[in-house]
Amino acid sequence: MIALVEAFLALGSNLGDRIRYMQRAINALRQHDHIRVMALSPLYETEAVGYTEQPDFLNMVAHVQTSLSPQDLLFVCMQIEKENGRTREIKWGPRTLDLDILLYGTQVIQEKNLVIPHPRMCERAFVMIPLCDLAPSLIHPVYKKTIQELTESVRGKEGVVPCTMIQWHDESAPIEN
Ligand SMILES: Nc1ncnc2c1ncn2[C@@H]1O[C@H](COP(=O)(O)OP(=O)(O)OP(=O)(O)O)[C@@H](O)[C@H]1O
Ligand SMILES: Nc1nc2c(c(=O)[nH]1)N=C(CO)CN2
Repeated sequence: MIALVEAFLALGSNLGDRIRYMQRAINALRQHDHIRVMALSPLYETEAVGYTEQPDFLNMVAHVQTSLSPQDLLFVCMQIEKENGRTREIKWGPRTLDLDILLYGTQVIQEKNLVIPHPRMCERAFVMIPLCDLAPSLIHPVYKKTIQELTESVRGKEGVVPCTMIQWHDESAPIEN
């Protein structure tokens, strides 16, 4: 039997038809044979952090189960970005679609092209707020604190940009019986 790992992915878009890009990412994850989308956070609109001269982002977090290895999951994320016109010109610059692996079970990974937990997740309200919507009591495998505790400290920080929840309709959501 193949072991399924619980993973959390951060999705972001700030170019073009942002909702469409987010939906395309979710659809691609749902269509993958080795990924099961378990839950999606609300969708948030957030001001750009880091490189600020760019449009506002849409951000969300997806909880998935997967039988893929961390490297294979990264490959799939990068493939979905590529299929959706992602280019890399400016560090932390605008993008049609960004998919980052935040957590992969309780594993701590330090490889040249892959660091998990995502090294900047805990300083980013646009990641922690939607992650906390899905998994407040999850323990961060490095800081050994709950996502709720880590989110409260980022929320309380001065200068943290607000995350505004926005309405959308998930076109590919499975129909509940
Ligand atoms: N946990 C991770 N999830 C996704 N990519 C990662 C991760 N750890 C390392 N990387 C590497 O980061 C590289 C750069 O990714 P990308 O250009 O999307 O960064 P970014 O989203 O602009 O910045 P940030 O990593 O700060 O969110 C990728 O090529 C990938 O190999
Ligand atoms: N609000 C917001 N700001 C960002 C984002 C993002 O997804 N949302 N991603 C970045 C690079 O990963 C840099 N800055």
